[in-house]
Amino acid sequence: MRSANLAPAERIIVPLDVPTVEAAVALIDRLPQVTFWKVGLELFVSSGASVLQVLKQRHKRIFLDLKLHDIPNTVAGAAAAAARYGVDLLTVHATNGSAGLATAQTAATDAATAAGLMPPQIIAVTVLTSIDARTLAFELKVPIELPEYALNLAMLARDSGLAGAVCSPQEASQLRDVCGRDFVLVCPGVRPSWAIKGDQKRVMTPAAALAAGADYLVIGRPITAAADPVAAFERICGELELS
Ligand SMILES: O=C(O)c1cc(=O)[nH]c(=O)n1[C@@H]1O[C@H](COP(=O)(O)O)[C@@H](O)[C@H]1O
Repeated sequence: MRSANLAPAERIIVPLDVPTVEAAVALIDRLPQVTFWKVGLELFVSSGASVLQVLKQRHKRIFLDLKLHDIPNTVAGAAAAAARYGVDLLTVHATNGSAGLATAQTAATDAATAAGLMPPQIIAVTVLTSIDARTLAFELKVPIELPEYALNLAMLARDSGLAGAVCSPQEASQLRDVCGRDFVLVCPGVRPSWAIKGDQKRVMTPAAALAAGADYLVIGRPITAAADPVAAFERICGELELS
């Protein structure tokens, strides 16, 4: 999934962080300009896979954000099941370790191939964008600096055969330099200057995130919670086109 030739609008992934399929469909239909949607834990746990069919019927790209984290056998089974839905991107936690990461990729590729589908690109979540340096050090007791820890996790993902990583845009430039041009970097923690941060801690503006090396920006509430989501999406696209 090389992103070099994508228009700014195609680099924005909008999360369907809503409680029902009905709410998801309303959002999808309100924002026909959005080409790439994310289905995450809230919607998948509440409503299962039916929304994936809705997105396929509308020819949208799908990021299934399940953040799998378990023993290798369990992660591999879940990754295979996810691959059979024909999604484009799938998340696992980098902290699964190399055995879990490699097994997930192999299981997903085998399952998709057997079903005649394109395998998903599996990307590893490094350090959640809601975690700050203080939390990492004092609650999670990780004894190295946050950027170095995120980089190590991304390198683990790359060396385990994964396609890319999820990281804060604040780490994107370093990950891009070390992991190379073809390593897919998906960045949440993106906030236009006019939006509130909410629970996100390590943020950057959309233009700064792309300049830092992100391939895709996950932007939720600044669009979906805006009074006018269409205007908010177009405002962000406009800012990216000017940058
Ligand atoms: O994997 C993700 O997508 C993810 C990783 C991360 O570190 N931080 C993060 O916010 N996300 C997701 O990105 C989206 C961000 O949404 P907003 O904060 O509303 O823009 C949510 O759906 C999160 O689940």
